[in-house]
Amino acid sequence: MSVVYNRVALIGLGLIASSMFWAMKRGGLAGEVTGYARSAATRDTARRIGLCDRVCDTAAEAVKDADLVVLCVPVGAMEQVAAEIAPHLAKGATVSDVGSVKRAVIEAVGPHLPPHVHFIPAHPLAGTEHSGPESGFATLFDNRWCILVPVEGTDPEALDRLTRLWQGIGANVDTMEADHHDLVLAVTSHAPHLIAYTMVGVADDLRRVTDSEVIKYSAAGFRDFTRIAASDPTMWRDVFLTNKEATLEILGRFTEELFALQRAIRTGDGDHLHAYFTRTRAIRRGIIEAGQDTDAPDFGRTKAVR
Ligand SMILES: NC(=O)c1ccc[n+]([C@@H]2O[C@H](COP(=O)([O-])OP(=O)(O)OC[C@H]3O[C@@H](n4cnc5c(N)ncnc54)[C@H](O)[C@@H]3O)[C@@H](O)[C@H]2O)c1
Ligand SMILES: O=C(O)C(=O)C[C@]1(C(=O)O)C=C[C@@H](O)C=C1
Repeated sequence: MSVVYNRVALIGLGLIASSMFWAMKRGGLAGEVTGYARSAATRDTARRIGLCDRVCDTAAEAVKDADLVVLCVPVGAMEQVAAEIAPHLAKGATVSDVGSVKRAVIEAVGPHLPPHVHFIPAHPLAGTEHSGPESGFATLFDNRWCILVPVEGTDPEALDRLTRLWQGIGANVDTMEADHHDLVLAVTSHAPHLIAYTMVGVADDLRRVTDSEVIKYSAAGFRDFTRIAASDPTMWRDVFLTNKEATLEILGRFTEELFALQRAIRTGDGDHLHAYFTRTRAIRRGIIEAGQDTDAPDFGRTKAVR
């Protein structure tokens, strides 16, 4: 593979930035990669493990002369970072991000950017419950989707270049409109995370009653919930606060269905339960047939492979 960008700057050096770095190195996709994180401890760790060719002490220094800048911070920190880097961006540079919510990022970042840069928001649909600079690995994005969310007037050449980068990183690339992205992700990612957080919280509340047996005998279903519920609290706080409407809409529908299932259990309506579970089983089979079951059962994602 050949170099797609001569200079890439990664702002925020956690799971996603470090995985991008290792994947870009694996594919020879970037000349030099600079990195910046807010905390000195994270920058020290990055230097120690060779994460980035050059770790900078300021965001301004990291983005200087970069032809691609990727914001890899929690959604709630995007605006502050955009304001910090804006005066230092090179002419013709592309600014992108990896935030899990898109409309809020567009509104937070867009107004700060000068007209001489291309802004192309993005969201790789891959992650783990781990965070921080040491949690990344090169194969995280292999055969996963990366959604690009071009804003009005996006330069096709800049879009094509960013597409080539993500393809080189291993992802399948698609484009989507921001609000649509946020609704789809509320169904496939955001609401499921909230449900997992709640289920694990309920189990914890019952700990005394069950004498810690929920932990000791935790079956596969509950274990999956605990993995998801171990995800980074800052990242997920920001996701729910910034994708409020879509998440509330999906949770409203979820609650209605839950009440219907609750009623079926109470009234002994086995036909309702059976029909419901038959429908949902078909969805799972559809995902597997489409070749998208890259998660089953773990695929070594919890093991760092550099
Ligand atoms: N973890 C996932 O599963 C996943 C998947 C896809 C997208 N995302 C998105 O990617 C982004 C990063 O997530 P992550 O999992 O890599 O998080 P992370 O917690 O592993 O890393 C975030 C990094 O940003 C730094 N940071 C925080 N605030 C900052 C600031 N104001 N200035 C500079 N640095 C700052 C932190 O110190 C940390 O190094 C988030 O927006 C998240 O929504 C996460
Ligand atoms: O597998 C996981 O740990 C994830 O939660 C990854 C996951 C997801 O919901 O699929 C989480 C948030 C993202 O924005 C993208 C991917």
